[in-house]
Amino acid sequence: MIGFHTADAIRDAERATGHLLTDGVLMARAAHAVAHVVAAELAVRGGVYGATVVLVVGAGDNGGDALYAARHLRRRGVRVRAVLTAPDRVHAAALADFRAAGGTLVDTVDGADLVVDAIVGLGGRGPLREPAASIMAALGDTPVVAVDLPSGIDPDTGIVHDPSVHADATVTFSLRRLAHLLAASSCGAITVADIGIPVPTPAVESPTDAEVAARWPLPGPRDDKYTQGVVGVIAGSTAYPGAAILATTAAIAATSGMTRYVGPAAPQVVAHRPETVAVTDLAAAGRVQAWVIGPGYGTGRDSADLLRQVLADDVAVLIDADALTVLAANDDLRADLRARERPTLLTPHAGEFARLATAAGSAAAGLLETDRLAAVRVLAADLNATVLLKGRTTLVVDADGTAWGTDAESSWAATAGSGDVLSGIAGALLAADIEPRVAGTMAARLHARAAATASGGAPIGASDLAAAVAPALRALLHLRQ
Ligand SMILES: NC(=O)C1=CN([C@@H]2O[C@H](COP(=O)(O)OP(=O)(O)OC[C@H]3O[C@@H](n4cnc5c(N)ncnc54)[C@H](OP(=O)(O)O)[C@@H]3O)[C@@H](O)[C@H]2O)[C@@H](O)CC1
Ligand SMILES: [K+]
Repeated sequence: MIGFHTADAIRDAERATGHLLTDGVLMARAAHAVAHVVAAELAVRGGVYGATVVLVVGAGDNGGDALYAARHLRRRGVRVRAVLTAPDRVHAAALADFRAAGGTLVDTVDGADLVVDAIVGLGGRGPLREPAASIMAALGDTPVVAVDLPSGIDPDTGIVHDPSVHADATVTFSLRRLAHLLAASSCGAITVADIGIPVPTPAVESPTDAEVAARWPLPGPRDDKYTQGVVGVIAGSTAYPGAAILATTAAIAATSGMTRYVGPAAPQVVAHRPETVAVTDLAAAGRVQAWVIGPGYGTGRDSADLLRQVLADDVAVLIDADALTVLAANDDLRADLRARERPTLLTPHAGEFARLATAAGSAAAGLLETDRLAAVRVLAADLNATVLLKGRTTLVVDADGTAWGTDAESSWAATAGSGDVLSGIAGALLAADIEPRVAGTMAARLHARAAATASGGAPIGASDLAAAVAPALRALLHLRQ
């Protein structure tokens, strides 16, 4: 698992190293890592020797890391210059070392082959201030290596303030910061350099692709269509059968168990996927181990009745799309949800999340813009369910606050119907008896890989995404040992 940590936990862990921190050993190691990553970036962008690097240096130790890195870079034939954004508060010993190593002070980033953002790191708050903001605005398309974090991004919430730095690469030290997950798209390629800080309990964890592959449920020698878990999809309408087709197609591709469908789009679903056991009435559906309810199924009274029956069933339930709207509109259904003892996974996008949180009178509504992770924690606790908040970074949090997340690494999945595919995959995993936080994160991971597989660099629709679930899973399973 990849762990992501709060700034406070990182500071505590740094303090626990004792003299390594106070004697500057950690900073010396950090500086070495900065030089290494800068040289690697230069190497792939035209060469190290003779290149010009400009360090943009702030008031704290983040600037110190970069100034000490100058000595290593000079040794490799790099011209190193620095712009000081807070000259009266700069790390004095690091500046003296920079000068002694032959670094020169300048006023702008003009002429740089690469810029090092060492304005702020863990101590950063709010957007870039002047003069750092104007200095960085003049960058053009010069590549940027961020020390620790791109400046202007909040270390704990990942809020990308305006203005802030967008990095091509980020080098951090021993422990990943929460912002590296929550604002992954601003960080570029992240290098974690081990500088000898002990690892505390992370705030959020992210499974690697190999770990997702290792957990993926595959049929064993004694399995049949029932033993692997049957998922039931309640989705779509006669007018809008698309959501039903997308969710069932994805569920069928995700695991080998049986997929049932309940709803008015039964004929269309069977026409697309003949292996679906499709009926129009819930009473005729037969047993399932997990329900997926909501994509495109409408928000009328029938929808509320269906959700009530499903919540009363003694199996795992995934609530998505229209069912989230219905849940927001009905206090009694939220009471049923809170009282449930079986696994329940809610999969809202930001708009559905805000509606649901507001209706539930949850403080999560006010946190969504400022602290996504805190918002999901609060709503999960308030509703006594696992909540998956969709986005470029998907967060999946249990009612007790245990949090997993995953960065999609691209935004190709931001297309209509994409959520229906996600709920089909996650529902199939729930039916295979995987707990909601794990199922939701595994599904988000496969969904992201399917989007990348389908896209190959060009826009896609949700049908392309659904069709790519099987090939993406096949490629993922190659990582299984
Ligand atoms: N501790 C360790 O073991 C190790 C630490 N290491 C390194 O130290 C870094 C943390 O250093 P740090 O604590 O000195 O804070 P840092 O991020 O440099 O910034 C604080 C200064 O920035 C200012 N400032 C704040 N927001 C701002 C903004 N938006 N725009 C402009 N300025 C802003 C703020 O000003 P103030 O708010 O106080 O007025 C304050 O003066 C860490 O990220 C890592 O790189 C490594 O060496 C490994 C070992
Ligand atoms: K920085």
